[in-house]
Amino acid sequence: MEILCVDLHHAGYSDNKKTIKNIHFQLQQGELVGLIGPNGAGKSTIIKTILGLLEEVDGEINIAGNNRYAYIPEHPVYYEEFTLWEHIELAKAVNNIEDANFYQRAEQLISLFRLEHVKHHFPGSFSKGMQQKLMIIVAILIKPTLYIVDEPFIGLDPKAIKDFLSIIDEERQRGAAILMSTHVLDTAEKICDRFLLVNQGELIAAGTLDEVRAVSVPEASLMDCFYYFMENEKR
Ligand SMILES: Nc1ncnc2c1ncn2[C@@H]1O[C@H](COP(=O)(O)OP(=O)(O)OP(=O)(O)O)[C@@H](O)[C@H]1O
Repeated sequence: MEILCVDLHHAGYSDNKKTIKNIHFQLQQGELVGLIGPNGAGKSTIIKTILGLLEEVDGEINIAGNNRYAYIPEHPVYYEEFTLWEHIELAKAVNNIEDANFYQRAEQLISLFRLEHVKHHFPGSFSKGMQQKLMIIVAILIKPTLYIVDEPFIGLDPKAIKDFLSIIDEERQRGAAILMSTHVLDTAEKICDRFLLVNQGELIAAGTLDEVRAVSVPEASLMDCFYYFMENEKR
């Protein structure tokens, strides 16, 4: 089943500039797709467009099911005046979650990510990694159909990355689709089903690693395919 359909002719930050162009892709249930590209390529702009944050959009975005998606941003966003636990209560209220196990699941995730000691503290006093963990916990708790994850591998400690990846695996089995933007290509190569390579606002390649290799460097790593595209980019 298709979870996300992106059909964009163009989108941008002002009406005279098309920051991203001809972006067309779909995500199926259970798929993990890596959004890859150099700095300034347009990855965050694609994500912002999916999230409905850009005003200048020519095209359509469709999210299937109950339209419940979770965004895990690269730079944590939280309410200064709410504690970690209050963020969890807020997520439950805002998303009308009736699940009787909600708070039990919340406690388990807090314990998994080793945040018990700051459960009633304000996130402003957390490290960046701890704030990222809060974003992840809140996202997982709402059981979204679609995850949009912006650079999860910078800032989290190795155990948190491992735990995050195993939760992502469980979520895929539940049927969630995941779009993940990252520069950590060796990890992306291991975990993603498919890749979307963006450069200068356009999709320059899309598909499985083998499909990306077929239009770049046979048998190469994702990193080497990436270098190939950068060296052969339009100037
Ligand atoms: N708020 C903004 N207003 C105007 N232009 C912007 C804004 N944010 C980004 N841009 C421009 O849009 C283009 C794409 O940027 P974007 O942030 O999507 O890149 P990215 O692929 O996410 O890069 P990075 O890997 O560095 O995070 C860049 O040329 C950037 O200067």
